[in-house]
Parts: sequence; C-alpha cells; structure tokens
Amino acid sequence: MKYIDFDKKRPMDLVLLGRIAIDFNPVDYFKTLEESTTFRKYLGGSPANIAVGIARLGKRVGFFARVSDDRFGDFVVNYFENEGIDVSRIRRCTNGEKLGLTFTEILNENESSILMYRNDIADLQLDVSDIDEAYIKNSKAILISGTALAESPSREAALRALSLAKRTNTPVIFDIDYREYNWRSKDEISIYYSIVARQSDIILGSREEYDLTERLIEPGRTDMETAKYWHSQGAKIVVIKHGKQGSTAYTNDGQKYSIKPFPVKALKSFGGGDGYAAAFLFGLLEGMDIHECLELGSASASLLVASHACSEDMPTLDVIKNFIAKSKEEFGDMVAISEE
Ligand SMILES: Nc1ncnc2c1ncn2[C@@H]1O[C@H](COP(=O)(O)OP(=O)(O)O)[C@@H](O)[C@H]1O
Ligand SMILES: O=C(O)C[C@@H](O)[C@H](O)C(=O)COP(=O)(O)O
Repeated sequence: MKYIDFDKKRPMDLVLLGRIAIDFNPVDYFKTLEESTTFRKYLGGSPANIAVGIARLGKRVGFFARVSDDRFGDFVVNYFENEGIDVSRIRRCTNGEKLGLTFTEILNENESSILMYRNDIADLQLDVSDIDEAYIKNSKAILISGTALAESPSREAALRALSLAKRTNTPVIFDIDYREYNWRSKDEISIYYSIVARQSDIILGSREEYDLTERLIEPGRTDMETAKYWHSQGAKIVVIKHGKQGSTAYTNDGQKYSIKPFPVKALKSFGGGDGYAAAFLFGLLEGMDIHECLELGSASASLLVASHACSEDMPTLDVIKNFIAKSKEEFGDMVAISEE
C-alpha cells in the first residue's frame, strides 16, 4: 500500500529546511562534559544529519539554510558538497551570526546530554527571500525541521516553504525535532508546531514532541489518540518514537506497524532519530511497504546509537541491509502489524 504519491518526474528527491550545525563529541567519553578534554568535530544539526543520511542512501538532496560566514560555515558547505548534497540554496549570514555548536556528553550508553550554543545563531536567520517556489516544485518532498520555527525570520521562512509546498502539491514531512533552546514558551511551541503538523503528510516525533505539539489542543493523549487526530487533520503517516522501546507508524487506513529496536551495543543515546528518519524516508521514496521502511529506519537508528558520530556514521544501504539480515538471523522479525 502506498500512502504518499511522490511525483517521480521531479529531479530532486528531498529538500530539507532547518539547521546545519557542528557537533563536538567527546573522544574521552563516559565522562561528564566538564571532565572531557578531547572532542571530535562532525557536521551536525538534526536536519543536516538526515540530509547526509538520505544522500548516502543514493537520493538527490537539497537544503534551505543560512550558515555563518566563517570557517565553520565553509566546513559545513564543503561537507555537504562532498556528500553530493545541492548547496545552491544555502546562503551565508551577513551580520556575523554564528553556526550552532553542540557539545555532547556521553555518560554511558543510556545517558547522554547535549549542550547547544545557539546565541546569535545563523540558522534562524533563514529568510522568506531564501525560499523559492521552483526549488520546492522540483522536489518529490520537503522536510521541515521543527526548530526552524523557534524564531523569526526562520519561522516565516519555514511557513512560506510550507505554503509553497501545499501550492505545488509537494508532500510535506514534519520532523518535530524539539530543542528547548531559542523557544520562549511551550505555548509558542504548540502554536507553531501544530500549524505545520496540520498541513503535513508525514509526521515524525517522539512522544514528548507530540505532547508539546498537542499542548494547546488536547494534552495527555495516548499514541492512538495522537495518530487518529493527525490523520483527521490530513496526515497519511504518523510515526511515534519511544527510544529503546522502539517505534510505531500509524497509517491513515487504520493500520499500526510497531517495531522493536534492533539490539545493538549502544555508545550514545542520541543520533538514532536522524538515522531513523533518513532511512525511513528513503524507503518511502523507493515505494517500499511501511514495515520495510520501519526496518530500514530502526536498523539505521541502531547503527547510529552504536557509533561515535551522527552525520559521519550515516550508513549506506548495504550496511543497513546486512545489519538487518544478521539481526533477523539472531533475533527473528522485529515488526508487528495490527489494526489501530
Ligand atoms: N539503545 C538503543 N538501541 C537500539 N536502538 C535505539 C536505542 N535508542 C534509540 N534507538 C532507536 O532510535 C530511534 C529513535 O530514538 P528516539 O530517542 O526515540 O528519537 P530521537 O533520537 O529522535 O530522540 C528509536 O525509535 C529506536 O529505533
Ligand atoms: O540536532 C542537533 O543540533 C544536534 C545533533 O547534531 C546531534 O547529533 C543530536 O542530538 C541528534 O539527535 P537525535 O538524532 O534527534 O537523537
């Protein structure tokens, strides 16, 4: 069953909108951030990680972003170019705004935290003038990352992209992507997240992120209530992630596809969502069934939590498929299909 009708005549597979940043992950991990002394620099930013992931799976990827006009901005643009990602819509800030920096803390395989430096931030300078209709119209889908809604002018740029996507019949993917920084209130979060979610075809988020989105609508929903509500608003696929407990995709025909995580020796607790989104969306673009997309997403997520980086360790399709095959041999099938 296909839930999203991607226009195969469009040359770009996915355009993403949101932050491109840098991760500094500790080399001397299993320590507090205060104690760590040595870090490795990686491209970062959840939507940027997803872009790298889906490009490595062979898709043609574009990006709407503002980056800093300095060496860090050079680093991320060059990294994208080396990954084959189109950078024609990535512009430099002109007033000294800085690229987002994320210092991560890996205390143990289950406990990590991220410290984000986002003052005077470049990515939230994305402007409505940066968003052109032709670029969206040439793409099979657009992914909007929630943090882009945290401040103006990025907020209006994201909403313009959303409007142009609807006008050009371009499927909208909303990766809720909550990061507390730059938001002034939880009501603000709910207002803007729900505007985008109501016009999205696919919504990806953790339970916490749906709770934030639904705060002014109906707080305290179950997953089933959440899925039914967003289906009633037009979403075709609602994915709710629950960390180590796995994830579930709810489709608008009443099907519920749950998957347990592929067992893995985790190193960190972050990065799974980006790997998940990249591989899950790849599967959809390939016309795969939902349970195949879930397997790809969940396997990619497991590989990412087992690795030191997010972007740099995004797996190829062969790596994901080999991992799935080995896991199934040892642990059996991971997917359970049922009715909502
Ligand atoms: N310890 C783990 N082992 C295996 N897979 C994991 C682990 N933690 C997370 N995952 C996978 O990563 C996915 C996304 O993780 P989650 O924490 O829910 O979202 P996010 O990373 O976006 O916050 C999960 O649905 C699961 O498939
Ligand atoms: O999103 C950020 O700005 C930080 C990311 O680069 C970092 O790798 C991370 O936290 C990924 O988070 P997740 O995949 O959503 O768990």
